[in-house]
Parts: sequence; C-alpha cells; structure tokens
Amino acid sequence: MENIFRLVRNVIPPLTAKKHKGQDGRIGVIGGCQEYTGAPYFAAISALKVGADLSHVFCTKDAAAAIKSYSPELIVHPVLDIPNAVNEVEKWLPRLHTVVLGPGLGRDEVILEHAKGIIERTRAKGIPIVIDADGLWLIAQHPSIIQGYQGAILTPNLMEFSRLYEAVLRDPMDSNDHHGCVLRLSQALGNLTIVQKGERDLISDGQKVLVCSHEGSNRRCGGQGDLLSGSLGVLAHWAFLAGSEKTNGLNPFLVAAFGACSLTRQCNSQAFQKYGRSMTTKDMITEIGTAFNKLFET
Ligand SMILES: NC(=O)C1=CN([C@@H]2O[C@H](COP(=O)(O)OP(=O)(O)OC[C@H]3O[C@@H](n4cnc5c(N)ncnc54)[C@H](O)[C@@H]3O)[C@@H](O)[C@H]2O)[C@@H](O)CC1
Ligand SMILES: Nc1ncnc2c1ncn2[C@@H]1O[C@H](COP(=O)(O)OP(=O)(O)OP(=O)(O)O)[C@@H](O)[C@H]1O
Ligand SMILES: [Mg+2]
Repeated sequence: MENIFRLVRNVIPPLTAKKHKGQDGRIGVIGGCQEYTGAPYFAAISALKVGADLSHVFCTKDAAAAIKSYSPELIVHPVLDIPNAVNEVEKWLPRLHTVVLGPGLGRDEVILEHAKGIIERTRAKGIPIVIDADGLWLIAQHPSIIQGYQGAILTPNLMEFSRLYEAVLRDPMDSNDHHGCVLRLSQALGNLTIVQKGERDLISDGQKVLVCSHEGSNRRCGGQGDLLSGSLGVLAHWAFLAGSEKTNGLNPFLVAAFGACSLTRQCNSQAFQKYGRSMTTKDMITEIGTAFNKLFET
C-alpha cells in the first residue's frame, strides 16, 4: 500500500501563490431531495475540506434551504425538480471539473430521468463523474448510460454492488470471490473504475485490482460513503489532471480512489478514537484536515 500512497501524494497539487480561485477544483454534487439533505451536504463539504476551491450542490427546491443552512460555504442550486433541470445543470458543466451524482438523490422517477440526462451531458463533455448511492440505482436500471465511459467511477456499497452486478452480468455475485466480481463488473461495463466498499475496499478498472485495508473502525454510521464520494470528486480531478506520468503508468482514477478510501478510513479511525460508538459522520468530517496531512503531506 505504501507505494500507492506515494502515487497519491504525486497527484496532489502544491499550494502556491500563483493560483487563482477555482484551479484546485470546482466540484458539482447532484443530489438532495425532500428526504435526504445530509448526504449531498456531506459529499460537498468533504470536497471543500479535502481542498477543492468551490463546491456546488444541485438539488430539489425543498432541499435547498436546509442544505444552505448547514453551510454558507456551499453554492446551492434548487433546480433538480424543475422541468428544465437538465439544461440548467448543463449550463454549469463547463465550470465544473468533476460531477458527483447520487448522494441523497432519492428514487423519484422524474428526478431520476433528469439525473439520466445530466449523466449523458456530463459524459458528452468528457467530465469525470463519480456515481454513488441512488445514482447507482439508476445505473442498475439503465447500465447503457454509463457503459464504456472511462471517465466514470462507481462507488457501490455491498448492497449496491450486488444489485449492479446482477443487472449487468445477469448472475448473482459470488460472495466468496469479491476480487473476481469487481474485475468482471468493471470489464462488463467497459473498464470504468469501480470501488466496492466494505471491510476491505476493492478498486478496479478491469485490469488491476487495488485493495485498501487501511485501518478504520467497526463503527458504520450513515454518511461515510458520502464523505468518500465527495473526497473522490476532488482527488479524481487532481489525478486526471496529473495524468499517468505521475502515477507510474497506473490508471489515475485507481490512484484517486485509493486516496479517497484511505482518507475516509483514516477519518473514521481518528473520530472513533475520540468518540467511540457515538461517532457520527460530522465528527469524521472534522478530522479530514489532520487525516489528510497525516496520510499525504508527511
Ligand atoms: N443523512 C443523509 O441524508 C443520508 C442519506 N443517505 C442517502 O440515502 C439514500 C439511500 O441510500 P442507502 O445507502 O441508505 O440505501 P438503502 O435505503 O437502500 O439501504 C439502507 C440500508 O438498509 C438495509 N437494506 C437495504 N436494502 C435491504 C434489503 N433488501 N434487505 C435488507 N436490508 C436492506 C441495508 O443495511 C442498507 O445499508 C441515498 O440517497 C443516500 O445517499 C445515506 O448516504 C446516508 C446519510
Ligand atoms: N466493514 C468495514 N470495515 C472497515 N471499513 C469499512 C467497512 N465497511 C465500510 N467501510 C468503509 O466505510 C466507508 C463507507 O462505506 P459504506 O459501505 O459504509 O458506504 P455507504 O453504505 O455508501 O455509506 P452511506 O451511509 O454514506 O451511504 C468506506 O470508506 C469503507 O472503506
Ligand atoms: Mg451510500
């Protein structure tokens, strides 16, 4: 694992006086509906805390006020449930480096149809897209939206992975062979990057499988996956920009995903040491700065 940590460090842009706001990352999170306002907040604030300069949330109208009130740092667009949603988001795409689609998106048919359009437009512009949570629900219904797009990174938990696997390979996953299943799913989707989260995170582009077993804790409060997808939004941009010269020929998205997984687990470990069973995702977010320094800036 130590070698891969070195590659993650290689893609992290230095902080210099020569940069203007926006250069280190403008991330757009697509998600947030009446039921779920925490998930897009966790993803978007994590992107900022990891080092993005600007973090946008595109959510439904009734989620926007709540998300804004959690944080003045986020830019919130209440557009996901208007008829013109896809065009409204598309206007912003040229200003975004990465899209993170799914945290708190919900499963309303109309919103999912809009999400489908947003994926298509993001893909057409070649912008990296992290797909998580209800975004993966959508992909399981329509795998062709993402099939063959190597700018996509999917971050399923075990339940989401088995749903996707069955939808794409038309076979139940073999729970004795996670390694083979991740490899096969990535290959079947055209070698896009898959992060199967779990006791060990398995990360594959259909050619290689990286394993992240960095120490976390046994506490599994909701929202940890949102911290991961938001962090990955930034790291994917940095790795994409750095290119494979900086990653020793390894797919930059594998390196970015390894970075986001180890960071999430490090935050989990640090917060658990302080709060034990009462630890929640907010406590993990507070640890992002020190966890990042410990892993990547020593
Ligand atoms: N504070 C928030 O707003 C949060 C919102 N979240 C959002 O919640 C939405 C749903 O995501 P979830 O990951 O909770 O997905 P689900 O609502 O599908 O699953 C929640 C949990 O229920 C259990 N479960 C699900 N299906 C089951 C089945 N068939 N049999 C037995 N147990 C089953 C599993 O333990 C699973 O982890 C997403 O939009 C997600 O982003 C989560 O990210 C957590 C935090
Ligand atoms: N058994 C485990 N042991 C250690 N770490 C784990 C374990 N399961 C998951 N994790 C870590 O927790 C993080 C989130 O994974 P998890 O499976 O909880 O996502 P999720 O279900 O999508 O979360 P969310 O509640 O945000 O939707 C990942 O970084 C993963 O490495
Ligand atoms: Mg999740």
